[in-house]
This record gives sequence, C-alpha cells and structure tokens, in this order.
Amino acid sequence: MSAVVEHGPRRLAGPAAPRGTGAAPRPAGAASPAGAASPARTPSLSPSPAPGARPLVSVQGLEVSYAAGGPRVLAGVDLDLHAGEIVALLGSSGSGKSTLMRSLTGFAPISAGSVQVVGTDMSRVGRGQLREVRASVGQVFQQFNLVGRLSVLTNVLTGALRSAGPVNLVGGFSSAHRRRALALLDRVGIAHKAATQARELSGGQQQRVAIARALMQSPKLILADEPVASLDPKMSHAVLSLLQEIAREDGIPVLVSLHVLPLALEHSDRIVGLRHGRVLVADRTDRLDADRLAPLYDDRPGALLDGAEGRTAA
Ligand SMILES: Nc1ncnc2c1ncn2[C@@H]1O[C@H](COP(=O)(O)OP(=O)(O)OP(=O)(O)O)[C@@H](O)[C@H]1O
Repeated sequence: MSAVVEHGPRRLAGPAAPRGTGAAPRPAGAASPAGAASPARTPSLSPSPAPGARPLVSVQGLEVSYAAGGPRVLAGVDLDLHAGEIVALLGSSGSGKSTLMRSLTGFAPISAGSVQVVGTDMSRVGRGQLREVRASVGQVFQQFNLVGRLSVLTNVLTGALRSAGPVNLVGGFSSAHRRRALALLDRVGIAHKAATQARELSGGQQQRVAIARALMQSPKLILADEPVASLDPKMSHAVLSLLQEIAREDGIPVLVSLHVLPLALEHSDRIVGLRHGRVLVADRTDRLDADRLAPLYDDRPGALLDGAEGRTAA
C-alpha cells in the first residue's frame, strides 16, 4: 500500500484552484502541468452550479420496479448532475443507490418518471443510442473489473474499445491510443506499472487503473459504485481525491456511492441520501453533517416520515 502513496497521483500535488474560481476544465487525459511536487492534498471542491445551468443528467420522479407489479425499488427520485461536480450517493444497503446508477445507463427499467443523460431520454432510447450513452459513461466499480492477466496498459486501452470499435487486443491499438493511455496512467500516478499484469497491483493501484480506463473513453459522466469499499482509509481518500480532481478539472460530473459518511463529507460537492428508494436528504455538502445524515441509517419505524418532512429536490 505504501508504494501507492509514494506514487500518488501527480495532479493531487498541484496548486488548488480556490473554491468558486471555476478552474477551466481540460480534456480528459490531457497531460498534467509540470512542476507538481508537494505533498498530496485534497483538491478544492467545485463551485456550485451556476443558477439556471443545464444539468448533464436530469432525473425526475423516477420510479423503478424490477418486475411488473413488483415493489418499487425507487419511488419518485429526483437528481441533477452538473458539469464539474462530484455528488455522493448515500443510503443503507438496499436503499436503491446501485439501481439509480443503473437507470443512468439503461440497466434498470424505468417504470415512471424521466431520466435524461447527456441529452438522451433514457425512457425512449433505441439500441444504437443506448450504445452511445454507455460509451459516454465511464464506470468504476468496487471490484475494479480489470482483466488480471493483461498488462495495466492494455487494461486502460480497453477503455477505448467503445469508441474505437472492435480491435485486436494484441497490437491492435494505434500509437496515439497508447500515448494517451500512458498519459492517463501518468496522471493517476502509476505509469511505472504500465507493463505489469493488473493482478499484481494493490487494490488502490487497481482502482487507479480502472479510473484511467474510464477516462480513456473520454466520458461525459463518471459513475463510481462503491469505488473504495475494498480499500483502506488512506487509499480511499486518495481514490476519492482523484475522482474529485477529475470532476473539477475535466468538468466531468461524478456520481459516487459511498457507505462511509466522513468520506462523503470530505470529498463531495453535494450529497444525495436515499432511504427505501426515496430521496431523504439532498443538499450541498458544506451544509450537511453526520447528524443531518443520520436518519438515512435510522431503522426506527417512521424515521422515513420524520425525514421526509425536510425533503428537498436533489
Ligand atoms: N436485478 C434485480 N432484480 C430484482 N430486484 C433487485 C435487482 N437489483 C436490485 N434489486 C433490489 O432493489 C433494491 C435496491 O437494491 P440496490 O442494489 O439498488 O441497493 P443499494 O442501495 O445499491 O444497496 P448496497 O448498498 O447493498 O449495494 C434491493 O431490495 C434489491 O434486492
């Protein structure tokens, strides 16, 4: 684990843009500015979206039942995601976090309500459009989902498959793809592991490879479903700092589900809390604390109703 800390993401060491200045987003995968060599830090949070700014993701009144006539797993969920922000999705197990994420890529059935993802209405999407939406969404998972016997570089290159179409995994990528993949590995701090088999990496390193692979897609949105659930606290902070940095610097909205409140409070711009498939809390992170989030995990009968009085739109 210490190796990962030693080779932490270079961008984390750069000077932070003051909150609210809106540092200009740069294209995903662009090389880092030189001269970043101070200790790791938490990037400053993104400014709040400008009033009236059009969200890249807009979910309104979403209801999901996995089976016709079955229970509603999501029951009237609203969620907006804007360029450059990282939003933490909280809620106890079974509250519907993964289902909400799946609805953004067409993997959960939309029973009612509206889901717009980068300009596409997911309730009317055709097969071709669905492929396009999925190609524009970078995904990061708890178990990293790397191919262990392939090199780190090849794993990152597979991120280009969606945009490049089918290619031969051995020697099938262009040199431009390879340069870009290496630049991304450099950005996430593990270019020195490019030739190593993915299975030889620590969990934190593997998650960085998964993030580089997601960036290889040139995503318009990143979904991270419990990306730090398998990592120790230090690694969790490092990975979330990296996602924060990507949101702020590349202008890519990041939706990240988490189970650890302090991580959400430290690394997100906004928090949306689900309970039994409803939004119970939705606010800017700097207005929230553990007390306000406690009802998300309160199993008292009626706790949902207590909290619902204060429900706000996400
Ligand atoms: N494919 C499916 N078919 C039927 N029910 C499902 C399916 N996927 C999830 N569910 C149900 O939907 C509910 C919400 O599950 P979901 O995985 O979205 O919750 P979660 O908040 O992500 O939980 P966790 O934190 O444990 O990952 C649960 O009751 C679950 O059993």
